[in-house]
Amino acid sequence: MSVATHESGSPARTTQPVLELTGIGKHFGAVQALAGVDFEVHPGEVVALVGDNGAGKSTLVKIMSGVYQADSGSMRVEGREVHVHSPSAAQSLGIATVFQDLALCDNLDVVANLFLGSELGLNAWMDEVAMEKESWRLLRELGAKIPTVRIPVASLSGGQRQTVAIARSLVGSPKVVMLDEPTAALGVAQTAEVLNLVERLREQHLGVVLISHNMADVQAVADRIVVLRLGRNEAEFRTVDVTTEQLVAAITGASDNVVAERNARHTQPPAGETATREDEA
Ligand SMILES: Nc1ncnc2c1ncn2[C@@H]1O[C@H](COP(=O)(O)OP(=O)(O)OP(=O)(O)O)[C@@H](O)[C@H]1O
Repeated sequence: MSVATHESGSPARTTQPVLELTGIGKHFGAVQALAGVDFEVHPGEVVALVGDNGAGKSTLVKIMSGVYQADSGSMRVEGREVHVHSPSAAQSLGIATVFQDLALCDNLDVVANLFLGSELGLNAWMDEVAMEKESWRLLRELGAKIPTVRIPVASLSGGQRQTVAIARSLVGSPKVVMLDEPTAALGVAQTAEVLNLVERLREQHLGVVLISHNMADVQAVADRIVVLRLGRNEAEFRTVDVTTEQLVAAITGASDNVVAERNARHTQPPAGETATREDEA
């Protein structure tokens, strides 16, 4: 299946990708989940990864985050080839992931959740103070609306919980943050808050990968949209260039593909000048 790149192409780039995957393949038994997939994200860029159920989005994200290893292909971080054997290897390379389940500990407060498994320093008293200060710094950077960092996360709203999970992903100062369906369970106002957070991440010059089924969210916040279908690159668009209809067509394979549709439109003769068999003869 060909890649239907919109005629405007990708935006002019002066940076090298912070994360780049080339020719990624992955199978589970007889199922070819990914075949020859290319993907890249640049610093200060939000790339949406979209596709129908089973398109391969989660598998690709899990490869980038070290949960799965690819069968083929290569991965580069800031131009250097890397092998990501585990989630902790991904983290130490600066690749952070916020999975859909958020993996928060409901009974612990915001500070404890932010630093779970990565407690600062050795002195216990200093640790608490330093961690609380760092918590506020991280939340402030995100423009987050959390009233106090000393309440159990169970008492926070869905949007605030997402905020805590995103703030936690920033603890190791990553270069790339991947967000798996961050607005899936949220209402309108909370979705808007989370989209604001995504913009904050871009302002901080991070590469952001956003997995979403929600085209409105994707079109509101992404710079570029990569469409996977049946485990392959189906299309890629600059968000400013694409309509919702074109996106949906690429996701479902309905247009097979947008470039073909466009070419057909452009090669059609003007109305009233329809070619006949006689004309052609
Ligand atoms: N652990 C696994 N074992 C076997 N097959 C798998 C596994 N994970 C994914 N697959 C298969 O790989 C293909 C891609 O699945 P994947 O979950 O990556 O798609 P997705 O785009 O994330 O879909 P969704 O939007 O439904 O989450 C599917 O055919 C799926 O059934």
